[in-house]
Amino acid sequence: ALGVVAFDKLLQGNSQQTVFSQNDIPDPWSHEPSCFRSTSIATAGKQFCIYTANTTGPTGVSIITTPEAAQTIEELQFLDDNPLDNFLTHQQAQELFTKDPPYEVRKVEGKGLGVFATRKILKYETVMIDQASVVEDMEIEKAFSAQEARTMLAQAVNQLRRPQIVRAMSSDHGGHDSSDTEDDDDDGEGKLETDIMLTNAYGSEVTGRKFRNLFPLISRINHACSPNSYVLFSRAGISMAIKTYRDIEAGEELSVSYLTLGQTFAHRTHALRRWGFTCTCSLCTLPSTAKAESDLRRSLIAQSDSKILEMWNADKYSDAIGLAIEGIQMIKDEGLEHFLTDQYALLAKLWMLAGERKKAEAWARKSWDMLAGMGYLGNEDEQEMWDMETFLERVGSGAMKAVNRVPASLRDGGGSKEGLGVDERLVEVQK
Ligand SMILES: C[S@@+](CC[C@H](N)C(=O)[O-])C[C@H]1O[C@@H](n2cnc3c(N)ncnc32)[C@H](O)[C@@H]1O
Repeated sequence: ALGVVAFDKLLQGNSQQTVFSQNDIPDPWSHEPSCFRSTSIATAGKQFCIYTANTTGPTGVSIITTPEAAQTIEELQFLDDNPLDNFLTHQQAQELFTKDPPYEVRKVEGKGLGVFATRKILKYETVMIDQASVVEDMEIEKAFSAQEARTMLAQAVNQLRRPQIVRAMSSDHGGHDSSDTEDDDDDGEGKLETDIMLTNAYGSEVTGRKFRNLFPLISRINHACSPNSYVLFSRAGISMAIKTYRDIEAGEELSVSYLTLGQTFAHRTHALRRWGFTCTCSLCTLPSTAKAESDLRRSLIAQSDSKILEMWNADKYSDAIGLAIEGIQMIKDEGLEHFLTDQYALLAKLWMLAGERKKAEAWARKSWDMLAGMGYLGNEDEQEMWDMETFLERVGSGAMKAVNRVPASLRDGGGSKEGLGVDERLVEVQK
């Protein structure tokens, strides 16, 4: 049977128990960590604790995780992760905080509350920054029963400096989550907090562990499948920024995608069931032919990486590069600009392997410039020096990591373009 074991209650008098007095609660926490042992088979005996630090952000933060992960968070000083330093230069921070915020939260027909621009916002501007209220280790789901997890979550929220801000958040999820159980209708302890978590939390990965994070301010932003804004996590995932993909006019609603970008209509509809609303954004309400075209492009984009890799490994270098270039247009047609940084980097890698350093540099630079603009390379004050090799090692995934084969004609130090048979039309870097 499963059962939450309140560690500090159970182990009265046991030498393993740490007893804290109000004066020696370990820094940086503002409460004595309260610990529970998992009795589920998979994680039996594993300990999870609630760590609250009420010095950060608008509400303080409660983190539910293992003592080891909490120690890492302390050692790496993740709680000091100041969102201003992460996302803004000193000057931008002053702009954002000395003037009125460029948005307001208000009611929107059929969506509850939403966030609207109050002035024109420029492409890649940082509109909002926020700090997490609750950070919940996803392993909790396996380690404890649903009710046990709810109890822990309720305590995590109770311990916050301003729990009422969290409790006022939308709890309007559709109830189609795997952690829902038959007793979903009850309004027992932690039910509201769990619903709030399911409706609002963003996933993050910190030091190899997966977390659900609740951000009180950012959570007011509604979903669109073709959104005008995106979220950017700090290294610790404890602070987050909202930036814009494009210019936004005063009065426009800010939107982010709750789903991984690039999915087809059917996949999006299925995934959105969790939130219990029907997507009415421009992409989801396209006429059926246009929707089918969009889905086709999305499928081709999704398959493109493995096709490119296959061609490259079959010595069809020109075809591979041609397909990567075609991909750019498809990505743009689909409004998936977020994918371009990886596509440019892939082209850079292909040209580098082909021994064409200048072309490789040009594509890599496009990827770097876009990532820098989007804020992924840190704020402007702290950006690293440009170095193509280092950059290409860090960036990208999929084909970008897997493609490593140097064409046979170049392996012994050759370098003739004829040897590669690359189509001259593909040689110029696109504008
Ligand atoms: C993270 S919250 C967004 C803010 C929320 N509207 C509020 O009032 O706090 C997610 C919830 O907002 C609503 N929502 C978000 N995007 C929506 C959309 N595109 N259309 C309708 N409802 C939406 C759904 O109820 C969803 O469960």
